[in-house]
Amino acid sequence: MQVITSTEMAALDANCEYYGLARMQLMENAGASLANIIKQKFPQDTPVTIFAGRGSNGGDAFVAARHLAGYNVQVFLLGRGDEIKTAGARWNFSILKKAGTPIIEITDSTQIPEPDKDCVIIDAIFGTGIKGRLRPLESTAIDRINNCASKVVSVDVPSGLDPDTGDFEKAVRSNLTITFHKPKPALLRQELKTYTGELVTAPIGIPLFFERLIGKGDLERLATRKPESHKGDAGSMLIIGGGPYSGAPALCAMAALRCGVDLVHIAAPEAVSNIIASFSPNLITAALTGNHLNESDIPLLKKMIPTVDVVVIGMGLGKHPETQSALKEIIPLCKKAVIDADGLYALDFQQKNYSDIIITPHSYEFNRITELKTPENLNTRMQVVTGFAEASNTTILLKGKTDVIAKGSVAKINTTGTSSMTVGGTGDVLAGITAALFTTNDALLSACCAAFISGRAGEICHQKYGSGLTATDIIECIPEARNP
Ligand SMILES: NC(=O)C1=CN([C@@H]2O[C@H](COP(=O)(O)OP(=O)(O)OC[C@H]3O[C@@H](n4cnc5c(N)ncnc54)[C@H](O)[C@@H]3O)[C@@H](O)[C@H]2O)[C@@H](O)CC1
Ligand SMILES: [K+]
Repeated sequence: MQVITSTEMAALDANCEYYGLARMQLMENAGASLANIIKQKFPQDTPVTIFAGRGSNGGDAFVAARHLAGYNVQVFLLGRGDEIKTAGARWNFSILKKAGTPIIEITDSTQIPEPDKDCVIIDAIFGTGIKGRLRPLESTAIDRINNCASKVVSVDVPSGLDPDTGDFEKAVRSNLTITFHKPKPALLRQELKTYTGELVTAPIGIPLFFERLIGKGDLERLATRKPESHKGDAGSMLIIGGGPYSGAPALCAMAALRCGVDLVHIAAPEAVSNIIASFSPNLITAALTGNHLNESDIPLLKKMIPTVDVVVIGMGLGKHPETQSALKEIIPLCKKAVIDADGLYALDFQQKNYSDIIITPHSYEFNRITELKTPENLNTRMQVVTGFAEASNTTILLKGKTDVIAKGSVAKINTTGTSSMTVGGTGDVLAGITAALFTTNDALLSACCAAFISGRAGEICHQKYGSGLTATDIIECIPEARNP
């Protein structure tokens, strides 16, 4: 059975909102499911006592109270109504008040009642939003629930239990836990069965496709810059590129800087390094030898690679045999790398000593390096890409009208972007964004968010420039695209 962590659930929730499925709709579905299951299990003459916290877990129970028409429902809110934290819970609480549902707001542990032993208790104190040590009010409420003989139904998670790790200081012992969308990891732990009781998973109307679709919720998971940061804390990277082409590494570097990375070095053949430096004073270049990367550059690169978080390899390097053979030695030296364009042909997928690599091919490159064929059909394409990601132990960002991103058995898709982005240089921009994010985030999240940001920046530019947009315009729109 698949599980979903609280972080993944929070991201999915934000993505649902971004794609138009409002939190309020999800809460309504959660509360209605809860009420329906209670109706199936308990006759109408069973009194229902709700212990609600001030988050959305409580909000689910307020909705359920409304759907339990005909039942005698009593609500105990731990705290005051004006302290309710989330808009959905506040909204549904105010409806209950107007509907005349008996509600008692509890501000002191001594006011927590002894529940009637014949009632069913709905435990909605907290779900996935639990943090830190229990406060006295909530702690006493958990004791009170555990010390009475009533049947207990927990909303989403038995209150007190960390939904991911299963750790707890004190938790509600439930007869039935109704969890939403998918079970949270701790709920499947056999040793916690005395807390979860019977487990029912209730769908709340989230399309499974939304689990694959990258959105605002993924961006919210990205590491953020701390106020006390020092130079380099927000990431440093090295681009090994240029040779036949000089613009490509510069675009990659400028995109990374606009994405918030602290330091970008470019190691480029001597013939083009000055040209690259002349594009912007923000670029730090190191001159390699000759016209194209070759084996005599390896000693310098061996010194530079360990000093950065991520190395980007490929853009503008060309396919000279000397370059390709130098790359075969350089790539395994990188602890984290983004490989694009000409760098892709130096990869040996039989070799397992690459540590953390994101590759960013388009379908032609993917077909050539994998000797597979990229299927037209999205589902089959996802299967092919995940199959290869698993076998090669790499993270793949397959560029296209719909991007497919895969690591291990997980496949995600990105639908941002416009047809005007077929203009030259957009791939270099995407590689720069990917590397910048990868300096402080894991490979899958970086690749997913980079695809989203790059496509969204393209959409913003398209509104301004139509089909005349350029790769440099996209770079300028990165900050706006990062905050959809
Ligand atoms: N994420 C989603 O997509 C959905 C979530 N829903 C519900 O929303 C819940 C999550 O809601 P929230 O994020 O608002 O969080 P919760 O309602 O789980 O808990 C947050 C509340 O508990 C308090 N709290 C946290 N730790 C505490 C501690 N140690 N001692 C005392 N009080 C503490 C907080 O101050 C806050 O008032 C889920 O478990 C689920 O029941 C549903 O409405 C359906 C959709
Ligand atoms: K709960």
